[in-house]
Amino acid sequence: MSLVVQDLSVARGPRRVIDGLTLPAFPKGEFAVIAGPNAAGKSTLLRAVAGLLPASGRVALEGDDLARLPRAEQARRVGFMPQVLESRSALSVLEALVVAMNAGGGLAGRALRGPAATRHAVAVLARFGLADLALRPMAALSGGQRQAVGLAQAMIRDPELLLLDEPTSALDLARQFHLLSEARALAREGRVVIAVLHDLALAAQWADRIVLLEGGRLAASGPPAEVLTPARLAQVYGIRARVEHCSAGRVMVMVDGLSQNTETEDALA
Ligand SMILES: Nc1ncnc2c1ncn2[C@@H]1O[C@H](COP(=O)(O)OP(=O)(O)OP(=O)(O)O)[C@@H](O)[C@H]1O
Repeated sequence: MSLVVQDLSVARGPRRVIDGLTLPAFPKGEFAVIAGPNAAGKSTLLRAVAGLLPASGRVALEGDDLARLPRAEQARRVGFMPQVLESRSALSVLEALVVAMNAGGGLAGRALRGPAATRHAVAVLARFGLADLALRPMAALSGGQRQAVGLAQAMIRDPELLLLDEPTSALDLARQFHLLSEARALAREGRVVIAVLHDLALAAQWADRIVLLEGGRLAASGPPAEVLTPARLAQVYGIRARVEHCSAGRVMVMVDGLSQNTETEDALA
């Protein structure tokens, strides 16, 4: 069983940003990355799958049409980590996690209060190596700390589907590694985990599958070594790239220049 996205169309303002998009099913256990140029529709796709934007078409999890589920069940089954995680909240990290848990219907559909709620929130923070932030006010966190806490917030209700919008953009190298290894581990535990990533090196290192979007359409979907080819990167991003094949089917992407501006670059060289 899996996540199915069929014939999805999403408008932003007057314009259809995604138009009849069908993706190969995302099986449980898989960590998928959505990549593509700026404005390709990656965040729009993720938000529509999360039920945060009106969309037509079908998004089904384990055969259940998400749009038809009661709001609380949808919130329980789908975790979403937004791209921008500003917070002026005076709540502590721990309190914010408990609020996030119960606002979405609690754990397994049951609100947790008092020590049980605290215990669960502390356990989730500890899992992500964030226990030392528990009593800090949300407003006093650094950008990277806020992003790391964002994953804990998205996971607090133990969702089956976890959607992460650029989850590593504010993280240092060690925390990028930590977050992406956690994302993959969370998938392996039996969830579908999908992250939007710009960094193709990270995508190539961590993703089981890359879904490449271009102009709201599917440009390619498959294992990194199949999707990230020099020809496709030139077509989708307009770059000249080398793709080195490493051990265990992994690839490394190195950008040498812009394929559309070759003459200018050569002149500058
Ligand atoms: N709130 C909005 N109102 C109108 N148009 C929007 C809105 N948000 C996004 N768009 C448009 O929808 C298109 C897709 O945007 P989206 O944010 O999904 O792209 P993206 O692939 O996530 O981009 P990026 O990599 O730059 O974050 C863009 O053309 C963008 O201008």
